[in-house]
Amino acid sequence: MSPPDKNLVLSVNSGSSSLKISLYAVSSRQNQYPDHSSSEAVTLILTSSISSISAPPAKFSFQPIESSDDQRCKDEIVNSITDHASAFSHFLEVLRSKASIHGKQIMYICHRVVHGGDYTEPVEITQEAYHHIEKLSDLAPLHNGAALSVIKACIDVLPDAKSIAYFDTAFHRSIPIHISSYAIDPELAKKRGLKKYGFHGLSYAFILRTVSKYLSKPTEELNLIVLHLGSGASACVIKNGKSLDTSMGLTPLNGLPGATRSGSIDPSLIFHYTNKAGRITHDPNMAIHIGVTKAEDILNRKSGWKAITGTTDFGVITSKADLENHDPDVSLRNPYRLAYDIFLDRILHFVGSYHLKLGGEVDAIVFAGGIGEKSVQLRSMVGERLQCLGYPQIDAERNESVGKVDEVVVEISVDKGQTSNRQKHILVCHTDEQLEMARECALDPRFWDES
Ligand SMILES: Nc1ncnc2c1ncn2[C@@H]1O[C@H](COP(=O)(O)OP(=O)(O)O)[C@@H](O)[C@H]1O
Ligand SMILES: CC(=O)OP(=O)(O)O
Ligand SMILES: [Mg+2]
Repeated sequence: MSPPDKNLVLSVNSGSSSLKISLYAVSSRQNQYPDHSSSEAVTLILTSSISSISAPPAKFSFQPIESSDDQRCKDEIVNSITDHASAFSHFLEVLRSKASIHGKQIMYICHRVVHGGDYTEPVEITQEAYHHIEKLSDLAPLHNGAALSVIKACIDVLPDAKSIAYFDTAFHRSIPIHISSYAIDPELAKKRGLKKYGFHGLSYAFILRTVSKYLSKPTEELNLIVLHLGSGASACVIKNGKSLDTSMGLTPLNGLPGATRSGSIDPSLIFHYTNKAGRITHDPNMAIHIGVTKAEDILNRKSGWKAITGTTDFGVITSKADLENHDPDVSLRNPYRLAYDIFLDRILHFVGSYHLKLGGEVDAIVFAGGIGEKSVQLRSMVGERLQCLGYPQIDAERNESVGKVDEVVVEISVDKGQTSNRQKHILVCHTDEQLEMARECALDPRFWDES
């Protein structure tokens, strides 16, 4: 039997609560499309996701594009999944047994690595790159370690495939120094790399490219305010196709609150919360050694929606928030409503500020991420508040239709009729970090030397 064609790219996205995996066949390479314009560089073969990793039981889904029903599964509870490494190993087992994909067919494995520090280009995993990512784990305690545990598994179990790291931070390298700098001793900041890095960059890159196509406007002319609202949530303002500012900072803790994260707080708060704030704690469940302080552990893992309501699921929070009740004291009695109102308030904080940073010259506000793509109510309530800034109303029917139609971008605002070059739109974009990485990989000349 002749060896199978080696033209597959596996994309792995280690999020804080989930592992999302897609497998692609490379259909065109950089040397065939040197202008990077090909949108069909890869063809999707299957997707898989494991959600609720941080709030067990984890749920496993597996969806080959061309398959019979007995190969697919959706939200199957798998008790043996307790972290990203066991989630990936479960995926590989199912890949072998149900999709008859041979490991030797996989050429590259693209890994989403949240913190890249001063690495601004994708890198093939070598010992040096691995240690660079490992050293940054303390600055992304819910992410880098999880991604490394999957990278380790790939090196052990899929030795014929090369692993490449794609960094969330890379998209934000354009943020001007006065925005990325904190008002602290500049020498010390430089020496220790203490600055705003920003995250969710692969998602923002995908959204920028996709919205540019949707609005038929070149990326270099696009001004967007993007809300990536998932277990980790951030906002980003994109000016002329480049990140100008974003709400996360040195670590993914800053800015909007999330499933288990506090978001921005007064930095002094933690010393009033506990007198053990500076003590180092070790997470025995992590595959690699990560030492974070008690303060970071509390603010990253024991805060956010989980601390206020007991659940990390914003869908549950929304359904129990009693949103029809307009009594101003309702959040005093209902923790779900308190969580919901905190989120709405912090989102408005960033949208207002970013609108001003763009001088009102905004092409679109874009909702994305698990919450942004699924919460009809949150989009509608943010939309109502946007009207005072000249944004069009949200069309209730369009807003409801998101997720029911098979579109990557859905316009949820009412048509105003084109009156200027910069017509404001309100959009929902089904973001896809896995596709962003696979496409970049297929179009990268460094990885496809034909000689
Ligand atoms: N119907 C829903 N309404 C609002 N939020 C939802 C709904 N379903 C899921 N979510 C939220 O989406 C989150 C997952 O977002 P996602 O972006 O996929 O996660 P991650 O940050 O791990 O990549 C869940 O934690 C949950 O809070
Ligand atoms: C950066 C970050 O918080 O990512 P995620 O939302 O995927 O956990
Ligand atoms: Mg995510």
